[in-house]
Amino acid sequence: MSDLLSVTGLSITARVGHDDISLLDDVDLEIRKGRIVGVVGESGSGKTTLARSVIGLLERNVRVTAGSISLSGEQVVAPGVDGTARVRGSEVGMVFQDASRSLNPLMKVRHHLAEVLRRHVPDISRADVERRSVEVLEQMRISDATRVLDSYPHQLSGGLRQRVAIGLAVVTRPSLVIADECTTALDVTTQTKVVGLFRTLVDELGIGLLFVTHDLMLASDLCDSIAVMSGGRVVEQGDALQVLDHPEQEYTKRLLAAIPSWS
Ligand SMILES: Nc1ncnc2c1ncn2[C@@H]1O[C@H](COP(=O)(O)OP(=O)(O)OP(=O)(O)O)[C@@H](O)[C@H]1O
Repeated sequence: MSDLLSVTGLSITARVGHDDISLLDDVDLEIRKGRIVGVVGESGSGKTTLARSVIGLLERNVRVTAGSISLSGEQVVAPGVDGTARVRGSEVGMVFQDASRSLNPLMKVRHHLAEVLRRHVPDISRADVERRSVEVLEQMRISDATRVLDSYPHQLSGGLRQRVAIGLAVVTRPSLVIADECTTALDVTTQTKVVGLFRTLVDELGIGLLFVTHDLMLASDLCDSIAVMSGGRVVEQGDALQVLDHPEQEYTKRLLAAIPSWS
């Protein structure tokens, strides 16, 4: 099976004053359909830079200096090449850390979904917007879809808001979803439910999921494989159980040793 996402030798720098500082250095990563890849590492290790590079949401002082990113075999990112606008929101969905911030407080859920669908599905009918909106909320295991469609974000619980945000990321039926610390703001019970939902979605829809987290426990529950990042490099990667149960790198061992309940 060919890779859905293929990151090869990716190096990224940021211009700060007169200097170029390295954010990512020779990063390789692959995701196949139906698989969840966790990107873990301490704060500042480069996880968000990697996630954002796939959808072209890097800041203006940041540029790709080497390597490439391909989606389903087609190159979208390379030095001087940025084809991410073509795939962002359609081929690749994104779920951010704080659902409240990715939802407009003045817009009902119905309008959020309609806006995304109209942007990415040309000529979609009103009836289809309604049908797909209800369908995606049901996929998010939201039982009272009509009430939620007619709600403003602040009328929903944090967990429900995050499920709506995930719904917005998948309503266009992307092949890849990127979730960046998207459970960090949730309490542990809600986190567990969202993680369970991701697993079901990946299995049901056959999408690939890039799951960025600093939480190794969470990654071990959810991910099929794991890439451990430190200082802008992937220092270790492979099957999740293998990496977490038999880490080869000192850095991974230290990360694991920092978790009190890890044994
Ligand atoms: N536009 C930028 N200009 C300068 N430095 C940047 C820029 N973006 C990121 N960095 C730096 O690059 C490093 C990696 O940042 P990044 O946000 O990718 O890490 P992270 O692993 O996602 O961290 P966190 O878990 O805290 O979000 C950090 O040291 C950060 O300060």
